[in-house]
Amino acid sequence: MKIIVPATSANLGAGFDSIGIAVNLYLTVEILGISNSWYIEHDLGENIPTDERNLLLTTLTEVLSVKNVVLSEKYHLKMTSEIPLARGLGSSSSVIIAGIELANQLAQLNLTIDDKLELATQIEGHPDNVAPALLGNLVIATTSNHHTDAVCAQFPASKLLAFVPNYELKTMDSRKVLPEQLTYKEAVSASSIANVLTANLLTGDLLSAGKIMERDRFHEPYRANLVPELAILRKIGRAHGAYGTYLSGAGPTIMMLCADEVLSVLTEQIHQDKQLTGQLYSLEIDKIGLKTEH
Ligand SMILES: Nc1ncnc2c1ncn2[C@@H]1O[C@H](COP(=O)(O)OP(=O)(O)OP(=O)(O)O)[C@@H](O)[C@H]1O
Ligand SMILES: N[C@@H](CCO)C(=O)O
Repeated sequence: MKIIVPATSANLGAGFDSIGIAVNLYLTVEILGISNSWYIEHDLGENIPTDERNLLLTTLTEVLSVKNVVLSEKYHLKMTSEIPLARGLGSSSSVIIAGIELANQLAQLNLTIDDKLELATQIEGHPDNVAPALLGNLVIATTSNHHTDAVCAQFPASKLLAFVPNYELKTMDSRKVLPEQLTYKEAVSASSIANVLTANLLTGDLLSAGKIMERDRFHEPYRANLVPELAILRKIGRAHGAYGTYLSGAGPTIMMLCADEVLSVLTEQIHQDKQLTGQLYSLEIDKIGLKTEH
């Protein structure tokens, strides 16, 4: 059995902690067989555990404990991932979704999509990465009182350019620079920007969505110093016809949305800029989300 989960890009500027998209880089977890102890074969580096300490298995354990189930066997697994770690492309959420599905399959829990979403949001803390990783496409979601409401919709036709800087930024560290509070006036203004962004996305108006996503007041102004590449890429995007540019998740990846016609000029401009060191990915929206193959 194989579990396949897409990467995700959260926030889209003003949609902080509630809007995300699934993109076509994948985490794959394969069950190779029963084993004396849990073992995850992978080549993701020394910092990623191969035993029960791995996020995949801590998630599995948490789900089994919530459901009051004990597995009689342990397994040898193989994990491969195209998703850069701690870069703002939802690597941790992809593992959480895979861990929930692994528990679901191994313990035959018959979890519904809603069950998986509740569990994932409880584990991750916010729904903007886990919801699109599970459902695919564009998801707008909110969690309160242990319940998540999620709306899945078609993302407007667009090319995506993800610039992934050569350094990690842990979500935990990137959240430390955010303010404890906003004034009532600031909160109303920031949320009205997010509302218009959502309306533009749902009506397929990427030209307007791209402009307003750059006016976020919730997180990008505070994180801009951590990721100097955001200002550089936004300038390139504006000069060469991108719809909009935003900090993907907690960063440091920067996502640019653009039409097919300007993709090559934007790619060329980014490659030519000596201040930018990192990888550039040309991505598509994943429309499916979590997949399980038997
Ligand atoms: N395949 C994996 N197996 C086990 N743990 C992983 C795996 N991928 C990511 N992680 C864990 O998740 C951490 C990264 O999570 P973090 O939330 O900081 O970034 P992200 O999920 O890549 O980005 P963002 O949440 O901003 O989109 C890694 O340092 C590692 O501990
Ligand atoms: N919305 C989250 C995504 C990263 O987990 C953040 O920006 O901190």
